[in-house]
Amino acid sequence: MESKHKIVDLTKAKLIRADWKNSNEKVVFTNGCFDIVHLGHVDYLEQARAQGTKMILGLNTDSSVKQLKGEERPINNEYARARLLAAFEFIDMVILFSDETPLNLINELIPDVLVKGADYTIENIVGAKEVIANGGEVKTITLVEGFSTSSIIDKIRKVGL
Ligand SMILES: Nc1ncnc2c1ncn2[C@@H]1O[C@H](COP(=O)(O)OP(=O)(O)OP(=O)(O)O)[C@@H](O)[C@H]1O
Ligand SMILES: O=P(O)(O)O[C@@H]1O[C@H]([C@H](O)CO)[C@@H](O)[C@H](O)[C@@H]1O
Repeated sequence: MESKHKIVDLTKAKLIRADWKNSNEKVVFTNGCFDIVHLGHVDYLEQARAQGTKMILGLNTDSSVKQLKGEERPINNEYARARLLAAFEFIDMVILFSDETPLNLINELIPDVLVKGADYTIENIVGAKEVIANGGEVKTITLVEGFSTSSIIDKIRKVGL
């Protein structure tokens, strides 16, 4: 499927989620800012997708990223970030959310598996309680050391590009 068609609004996302439920898909959900995508993101997203049969990516809007990462961010706007992530064949759906956290989105979509990188603990993953209460699982993926969007930005600043 062309990447742009994987970027959906909540109404469409709920219809697709219901369809996946009827066809017994195991739906993984993960979320993030994914401003400058790097090896750590790819490694973690591939492993997250392997926890189920479909994967939904909740992507912070530009305004949400600004709240979380500061006024200078994101470097890449939300449409560019969404298209890039949707281009990964192992991502089945991308949905933008403007809240500070994906809690409302997770409550609407109730995934079977909620995944974050191991920079989070199960206790501090937003939506963990709700997913577990609905019989789902919450997992963290080991980080690839030395990779972060912030460190990439710092490197670029250091070399003065
Ligand atoms: N090095 C890494 N290895 C594996 N997963 C990662 C790594 N860095 C971030 N992640 C995961 O990717 C998701 C998106 O994180 P995010 O977009 O904040 O990446 P980041 O590189 O940490 O960005 P920033 O430096 O701006 O905070 C999160 O679930 C996070 O756990
Ligand atoms: O890319 P990030 O900063 O890892 O993504 C954030 O993750 C937060 C996390 O899910 C909290 O448990 C989330 O609240 C925030 O909206 C970003 O997606």
